Amino acid sequence: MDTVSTLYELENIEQHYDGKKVLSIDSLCLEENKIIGFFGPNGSGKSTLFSLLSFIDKPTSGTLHFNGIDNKHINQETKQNIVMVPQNPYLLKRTVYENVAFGLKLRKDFKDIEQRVEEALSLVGLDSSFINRKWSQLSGGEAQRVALAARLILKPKVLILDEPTSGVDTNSAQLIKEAILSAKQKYNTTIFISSHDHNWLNHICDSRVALFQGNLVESGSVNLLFAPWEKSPEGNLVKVFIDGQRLLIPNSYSKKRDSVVMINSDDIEICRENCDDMKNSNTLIGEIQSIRQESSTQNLLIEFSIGGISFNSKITREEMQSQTLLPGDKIHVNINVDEVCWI
Ligand SMILES: Nc1ncnc2c1ncn2[C@@H]1O[C@H](COP(=O)(O)OP(=O)(O)OP(=O)(O)O)[C@@H](O)[C@H]1O
Repeated sequence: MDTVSTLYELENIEQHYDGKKVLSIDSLCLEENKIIGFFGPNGSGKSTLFSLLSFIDKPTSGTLHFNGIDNKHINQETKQNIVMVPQNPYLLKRTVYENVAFGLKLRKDFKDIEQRVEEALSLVGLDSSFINRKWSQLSGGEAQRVALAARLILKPKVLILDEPTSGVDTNSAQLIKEAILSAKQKYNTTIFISSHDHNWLNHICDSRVALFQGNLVESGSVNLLFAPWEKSPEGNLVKVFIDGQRLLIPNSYSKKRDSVVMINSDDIEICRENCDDMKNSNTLIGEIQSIRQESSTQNLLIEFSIGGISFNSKITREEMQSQTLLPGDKIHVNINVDEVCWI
């Protein structure tokens, strides 16, 4: 059985710019050897959080532990294990070889350097014919992959990718995905990724963190509803599940069809029997998959599926006893559609 250990622990973290609070996280744990997707609309604080996780910036207040070490005591050697590819990565105005080898040379690690450059390039789907290409002779997708190869060659413990698919073609997005999966498997790298390509991100990540206006919406158990959406006759978005059930989101006529909806698990009500009082035209039928205890509270986290999509809802122990819920039970589900966040 896999053992899971916490790599980062954040407590009461705040980040302020020019006196304005842009990030506020009470508590967040990020596990080792996972691909974690960071979802959130523009300006929700993803890049700000990445700059703290990569130790490029220090938080205005709060504590951040990495491998149990307080951020104030992290040494340079430890920081070198954490590498980031920023949005719009910068390439040196030199050859691909010099870009990919740069980090190794900086670390005075010259052993088998040519072979390692070739290996790193092959991880991102670039063959050795690229080695002598100049930075200016690369497409956007190739440049993004060279930037990624320049980090992968360092076999980092943590790799942070801020919008790695922005402006890249579908083929490059697929090759970037394969390189990320290889890094996790070959080097046990923990990978944090943000992307506005929600479907791409959702497929690659093991767990999810969602931010909205600098606050954590929820981590791990966040409920995300992805495209495709249909339109109701009034123009609102409707999620049509594969079993034919429909969930209409009111006042969503101005939202794009590739939008993602975040639903807090507190905004989902479930009921197994005597549910007439809670039923309405948007009530759905789901099936319980698992029940587990939330570590921070005594609440129970109920995982259930609707038409193959998994959701989480929280209930207290008392509610659980009054309803005797078990995996496999069919339940009625009300999602508070007035409280959803759009990303
Ligand atoms: N260096 C800075 N100085 C001042 N304000 C900043 C700075 N960096 C970020 N901000 C502000 O902090 C907020 C969060 O920005 P951030 O870039 O972290 O969001 P994001 O979720 O990564 O957005 P996007 O998806 O557009 O990249 C925004 O309001 C932004 O304007």
